[in-house]
Amino acid sequence: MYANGKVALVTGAAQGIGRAMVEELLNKGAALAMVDQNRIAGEQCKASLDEKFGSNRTLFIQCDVTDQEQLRDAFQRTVKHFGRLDILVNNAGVNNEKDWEKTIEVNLISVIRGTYIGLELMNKKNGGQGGVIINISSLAGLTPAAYQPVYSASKHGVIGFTRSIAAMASIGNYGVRVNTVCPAFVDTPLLESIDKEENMGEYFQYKDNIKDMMKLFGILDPSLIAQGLVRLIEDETANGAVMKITTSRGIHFEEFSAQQRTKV
Ligand SMILES: NC(=O)C1=CN([C@@H]2O[C@H](COP(=O)(O)OP(=O)(O)OC[C@H]3O[C@@H](n4cnc5c(N)ncnc54)[C@H](O)[C@@H]3O)[C@@H](O)[C@H]2O)C=CC1
Ligand SMILES: CC/C=C\C[C@H](O)/C=C/C=C\C=C\C=C\C(=O)[C@@H](O)C/C=C\CCC(=O)O
Repeated sequence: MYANGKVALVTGAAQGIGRAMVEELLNKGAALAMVDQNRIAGEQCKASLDEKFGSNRTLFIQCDVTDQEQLRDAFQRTVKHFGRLDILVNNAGVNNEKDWEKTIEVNLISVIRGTYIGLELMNKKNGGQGGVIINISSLAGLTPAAYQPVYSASKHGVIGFTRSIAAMASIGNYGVRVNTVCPAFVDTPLLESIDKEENMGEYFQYKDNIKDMMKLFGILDPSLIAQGLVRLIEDETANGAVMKITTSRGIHFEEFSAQQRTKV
């Protein structure tokens, strides 16, 4: 699928990786619903993008993705405004080991719910036109993260769910591909949470250990994650793919043995 002329919905679009994805998709000719709980940042982001791309290419929708009604309403407003939905990026995420239930709600439950709503709209078996869904995980979804155990659990869950629903989409001929992206550390405001006890809780004492990891592994530019997103959108063979993005190896993929691949 080429993004040109298509309609995308991106959650967590007001800043960071989500904003980079929005800009890349606009560059590729898509129209987008920018979904975020932060109204001020969202409206500032839209105003800035309107100057470059025009005001009719984006729609900002304030929405807390953990609120089922708000999330469903965001999808419905998107289809009402643009007439269709082709690309969904479940990107919104938080790092909070103190309110760890919130981390599970935002990073995993809302990704699952968003995927299911997206499938309701895009699944060819439901009269949809097909499409592609990308769920944002993390390298912490593939490796243990001693200082972020619940964040890591949420991101492991995103990978397991995404690979599983991708297999179902293939078996069921949904016409929808579902993939996940696992970046290492990326230069966004999320990194500021490392320095906050209200985010790190009992792991706050290890904040310098995480910073040492960042020095060792480097920090990625959000634009590279956006490039990985477009690659998954355009590669019609990509379904159930686990894309990894690191400073050492750039964009590459997790390899799974035959036993680890779903037999469909
Ligand atoms: N920054 C990093 O090092 C990495 C980030 N990621 C993942 O990438 C995704 C984006 O993260 P960043 O751009 O770095 O974070 P960020 O904090 O810069 O941006 C996240 C955006 O999501 C929004 N958001 C948070 N909770 C929300 C909710 N309940 N409802 C609606 N919007 C909500 C925020 O308002 C914000 O605009 C997250 O899923 C994160 O876990 C993955 C690997 C590395
Ligand atoms: C506040 C920051 C919160 C989350 C940021 C992010 O989601 C968490 C990342 C956690 C761990 C990152 C580890 C990064 C490791 C590396 O980049 C390299 O050691 C590569 C390691 C494994 C990749 C193997 C491969 O490239 O196939």
